[in-house]
Amino acid sequence: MDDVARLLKESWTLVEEDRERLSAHFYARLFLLDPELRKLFPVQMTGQGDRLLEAIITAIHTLGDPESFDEFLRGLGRDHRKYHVDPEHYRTVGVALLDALRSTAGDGWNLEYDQAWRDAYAVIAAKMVAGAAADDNPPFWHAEVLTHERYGPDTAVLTVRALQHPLPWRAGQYVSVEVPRHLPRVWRTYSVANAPNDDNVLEFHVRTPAGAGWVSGALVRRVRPGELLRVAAPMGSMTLDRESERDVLLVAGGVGLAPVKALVEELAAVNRTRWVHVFYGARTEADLYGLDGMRELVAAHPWLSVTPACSEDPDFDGELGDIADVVARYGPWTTHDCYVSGSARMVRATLRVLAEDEVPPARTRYDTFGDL
Ligand SMILES: NC(=O)C1=CN([C@@H]2O[C@H](COP(=O)(O)OP(=O)(O)OC[C@H]3O[C@@H](n4cnc5c(N)ncnc54)[C@H](O)[C@@H]3O)[C@@H](O)[C@H]2O)C=CC1
Repeated sequence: MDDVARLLKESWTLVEEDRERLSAHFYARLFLLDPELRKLFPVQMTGQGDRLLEAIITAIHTLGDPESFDEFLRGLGRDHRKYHVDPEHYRTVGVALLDALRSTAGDGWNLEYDQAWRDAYAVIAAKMVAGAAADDNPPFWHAEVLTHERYGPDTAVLTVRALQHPLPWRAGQYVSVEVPRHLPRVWRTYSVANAPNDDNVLEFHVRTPAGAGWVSGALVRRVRPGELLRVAAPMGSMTLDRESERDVLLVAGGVGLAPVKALVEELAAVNRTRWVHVFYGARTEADLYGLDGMRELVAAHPWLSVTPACSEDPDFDGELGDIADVVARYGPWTTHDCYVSGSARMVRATLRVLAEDEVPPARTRYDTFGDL
């Protein structure tokens, strides 16, 4: 797969500046090939192109790591059951994708690239179909909103109860969420902010400024207790290595706290011997919406510490600066299992710090949401 990976990355550079044209071409071709497919997508396609491209980029980036590549695509296949996608649709998507790549890349495209994308797409589709076929769960769960708390104008913490069946997620994973009442057929992913529990209750942390993020906007500003959401299959590999005896570093930026909190909750059930250090960054003190909750966990668990930091609040009585720099100041983290969650820039910066500390990549877990 090494050669294919090189060809994919090389050919991707021909189109990456032109993503809008690529996705416009892709969807135009897709709906021409099979007009019935249009019904599976939201009425308003704004933002939909980014979703497709993010998944492609993530797949390309994980090619060199067969285990993550496999897990990512099987998860994506399970997740796509919510769209009622069947194996035949994958063939049509492959044709539209190749066609869009060829016409967007223009003269730089060649037969080698074409073959590499065909081969890679065949593997991607086969893994997604296999992931979907192996899943006995429903394509999605209906989930009732139980609580909804606002933290300032942009942030909300909500809990929902998955109805029908148990929803089998692992701490650190994320799920797609739809708000059918306000935005039918538009799905966005959110990390689950609590560990699995017998009540089938999931917690989400959502932040979006006014006017941005449709699903997030609805989740922060419109959704009320009693409303029904839909939640699809859990995905992601930022899960706890329970076999490991190493100490743990968890780094969260903003609502990236969600999976970190879930991991701490899971550790609370099993851990006795590992020191666990949480670094939790936000722009201002007011943005540290989850700090009180984390301090409660610290009070209950002697192995846990939390270091909050603010990057744009000189008056904050604690660590100042970007969370990655704060983590660097407390290092080295060479002997730890490390988990990183936040914006792509924050994750990139933190991964650089850990690389400088020579933390082996296999001991660093994070989820690539596309643009790392
Ligand atoms: N599993 C995951 O990785 C999850 C990721 N997220 C992502 O986390 C982000 C959170 O956004 P907000 O709450 O608005 O927080 P934010 O984007 O305001 O982040 C604030 C924190 O990130 C740090 N940061 C920002 N840019 C940085 C840089 N270039 N270098 C180093 N540190 C940097 C700041 O120092 C601060 O600690 C969103 O992009 C969301 O998609 C959210 C949940 C889960």
